[in-house]
Amino acid sequence: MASCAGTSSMGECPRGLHEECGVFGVWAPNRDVSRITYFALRALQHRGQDSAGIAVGNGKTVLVRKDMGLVTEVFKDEDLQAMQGKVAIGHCRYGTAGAKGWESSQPHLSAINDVIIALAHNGTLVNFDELRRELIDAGVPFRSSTDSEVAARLIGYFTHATSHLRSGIRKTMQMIEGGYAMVLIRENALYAFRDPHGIRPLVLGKLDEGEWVVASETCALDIVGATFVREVRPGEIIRISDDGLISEEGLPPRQTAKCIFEDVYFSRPDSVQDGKSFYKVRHDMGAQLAREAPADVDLVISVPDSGTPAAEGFAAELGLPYGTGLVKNRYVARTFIAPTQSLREMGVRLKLTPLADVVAGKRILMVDDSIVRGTTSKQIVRMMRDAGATEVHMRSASPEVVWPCFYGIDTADQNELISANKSVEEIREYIGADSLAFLSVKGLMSCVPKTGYCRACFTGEYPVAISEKYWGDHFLPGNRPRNLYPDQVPDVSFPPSSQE
Ligand SMILES: O=P(O)(O)OC[C@H]1O[C@H](OP(=O)(O)OP(=O)(O)O)[C@H](O)[C@@H]1O
Ligand SMILES: NC(=O)CC[C@H](N)C(=O)O
Ligand code: SF4
Ligand SMILES: [Mg+2]
Repeated sequence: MASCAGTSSMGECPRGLHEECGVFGVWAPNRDVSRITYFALRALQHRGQDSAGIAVGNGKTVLVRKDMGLVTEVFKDEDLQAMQGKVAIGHCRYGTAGAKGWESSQPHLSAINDVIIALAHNGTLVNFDELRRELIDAGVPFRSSTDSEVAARLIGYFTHATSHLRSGIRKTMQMIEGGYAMVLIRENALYAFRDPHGIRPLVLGKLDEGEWVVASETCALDIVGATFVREVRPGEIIRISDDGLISEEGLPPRQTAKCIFEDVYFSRPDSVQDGKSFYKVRHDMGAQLAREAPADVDLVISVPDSGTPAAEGFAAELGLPYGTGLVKNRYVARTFIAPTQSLREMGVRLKLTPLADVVAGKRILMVDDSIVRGTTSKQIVRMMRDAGATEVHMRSASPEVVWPCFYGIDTADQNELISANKSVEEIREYIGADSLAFLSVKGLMSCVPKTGYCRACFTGEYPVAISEKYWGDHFLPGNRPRNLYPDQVPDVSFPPSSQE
């Protein structure tokens, strides 16, 4: 479940919040769909670095290539050359459910008689264990232990039963719960669908000759020369084929609950949601934080790169000098994985180095996007002091992360979240800062576009109910999640009532 799948072989999580996955799909019969997908995946690479994969539909069948590693490591020119077709999907993974290996990489294939489908998923399904067991009892084989393969197999199972792929998708949506943005192809058509709360992002775009693309973020549209059309709506199923684009309701939309951590950290700053770039959102968060927790310092610096827009906003709001005080080694992966605390600390030092020329003799204030375990903050505060800073103040441009995520983000369990275990003053002492402050939830909400959000990691209010059996594993004793809509738990008894 929300345990740290990315480190399963090593036993411990690295720093706090980690990426999700990136998904992309294209329907463009007269273009090089595999190369378009390749470029889009490179734009989405920040969302997952465990594995990458592309599936292409060539009118007759579906071909897939996937492997562990970055997009550039998995695909050589000749691989793309060999994958010609009219429709394609791609995926880059940071695992949240199931093991880390090749079998878990996406897209996942599923055969329905002689029709092959390939599915790519961003998100986590909270009830996949039960569904997987039911499918296994029904004789359905599995290659991996991931939630995403359960969705692929369910769609195969129900499509077989109903003879219609869209009915198969709809039936599957009725059974799965959690966060999902999914793209799927068969040999001649592209499908895209999204969970009814819209927890995970998915946007629709158009190429200049009217062909269609879908992607996790608008930065992938920009890179392939597509223009943004609209979001895939919560609960919607889109089908794109020679017959054009067909939209239908897979499930009635529920209360919109977009992941607010896309705004805080996950999405690229140049991506846009609800008309506002994530750069601007983060800049505003920094300015709001400056109003809530100002400080008298000589220099504001960011914890690069994800803290940069907020640090700029913080400095601008108070009219303080802003500079580069930490240099980031860009060849250290975003998700540094290490088995012990001392190796994690070494990982931070490998990634971030202080600029003594800039910070020595100054009162420094550092802005990061978030503090999760506190590993990064503790290290960089010490680095600043060693580099000669006379005062070191720390600010988090997001509220305190107190609750684990179950919908597609790889958070630590609650006992590993520093804010679940210590007061702000205790954290300040632990990281060794002269002052520490977090943006308030209210302040955060004033910076993001006006829509519905999931913000469970800050508030413990979960839009998709978390069943009781997970509590013991993931919450501190005495803590329980507040399920916002407890009546929305689906019946996963299997097979479902109708076989229409
Ligand atoms: O309190 P912690 O547990 O250290 O977690 C918080 C840090 O984790 C993330 O950075 P990360 O180094 O993962 O990636 P980034 O380089 O993209 O910021 C985030 O931007 C914070 O810097
Ligand atoms: N980060 C994600 O969105 C992961 C997708 C899926 N749960 C997997 O582990 O493969
Ligand atoms: S719990 Fe936090 S990280 Fe998870 S979906 Fe909700 S807002 Fe996003
Ligand atoms: Mg960081």
